[in-house]
Amino acid sequence: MVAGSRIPVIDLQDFPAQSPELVKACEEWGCFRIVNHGNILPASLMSEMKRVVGSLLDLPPEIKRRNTDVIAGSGYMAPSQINPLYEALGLYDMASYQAVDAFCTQLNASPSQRETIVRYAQAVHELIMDIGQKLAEGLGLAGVLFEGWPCQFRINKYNFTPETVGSSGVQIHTDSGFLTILQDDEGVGGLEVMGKSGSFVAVDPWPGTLLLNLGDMAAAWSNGRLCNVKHRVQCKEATTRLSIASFLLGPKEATVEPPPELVDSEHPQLYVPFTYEDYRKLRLSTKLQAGEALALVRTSNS
Ligand SMILES: O=C(O)CCC(=O)C(=O)O
Ligand SMILES: [Fe+2]
Repeated sequence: MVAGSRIPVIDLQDFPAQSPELVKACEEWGCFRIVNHGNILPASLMSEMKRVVGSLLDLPPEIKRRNTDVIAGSGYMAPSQINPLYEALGLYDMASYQAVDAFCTQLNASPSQRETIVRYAQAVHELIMDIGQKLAEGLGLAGVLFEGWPCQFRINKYNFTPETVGSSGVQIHTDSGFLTILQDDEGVGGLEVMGKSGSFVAVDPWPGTLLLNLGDMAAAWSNGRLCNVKHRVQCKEATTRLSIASFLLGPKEATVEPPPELVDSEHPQLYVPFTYEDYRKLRLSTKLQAGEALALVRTSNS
């Protein structure tokens, strides 16, 4: 199946039949849409969450600033010189009830907002684990591989106006983690992903579906087999744009290493073992945001 743009579309209710398509999408694009995920994350919860996210990001700056970092870059990000139209709130470890609860308290969430956030965090976490598992199975790997990997959660707002049409919303980057579930704005476009040819492809809004991105950890963990997709957000319309991103990062303390099945004499190990935390620090200190930092952790035989 192919969407309006050329992003692959994966039907979650059609497994294992869709397994080869899933692997192909991850190898060729590092990006795909999923449909039919309603048994885990229904469209009604997605729209409820979208409303909550809108009100949280409308809070006064002094309240948003209470959403402090747990790991570098996990809390409130105010508009900056690099991304002046963009701001975000976030939390580290969305599988932890305490972390979700602390986030809600920082932002004075009402009981009903809190209930929505808790339900959304649980559902999206279950979904990201399910998709990770399906991908591992598609690659012929057995066993639970992503259990206990922390997830980061971020809600994004783009303050687009008539004057900003044509300018950048978020600079080109890859996600640093393994797998991202993005609930992109259901009406306002602007997200673009880089295809294999190196040109950007617009990701058109498609309400009720989700976009999946693979990040730098997926490229390293798969020994270079899976693609860490470069993407950016451009201002196309003079309207506020909201999106909700959930990132499955990497192993908590262990180093990232490819499963033995993905390494052989034809595919020598490309990256030295490193922890997600060290890699995140490397990206921040070098300001290499679009996957280039992977070149700094390559083995000498690659
Ligand atoms: O807002 C979007 O559509 C993309 C956001 C994104 O790329 C991110 O949060 O890493
Ligand atoms: Fe991203």
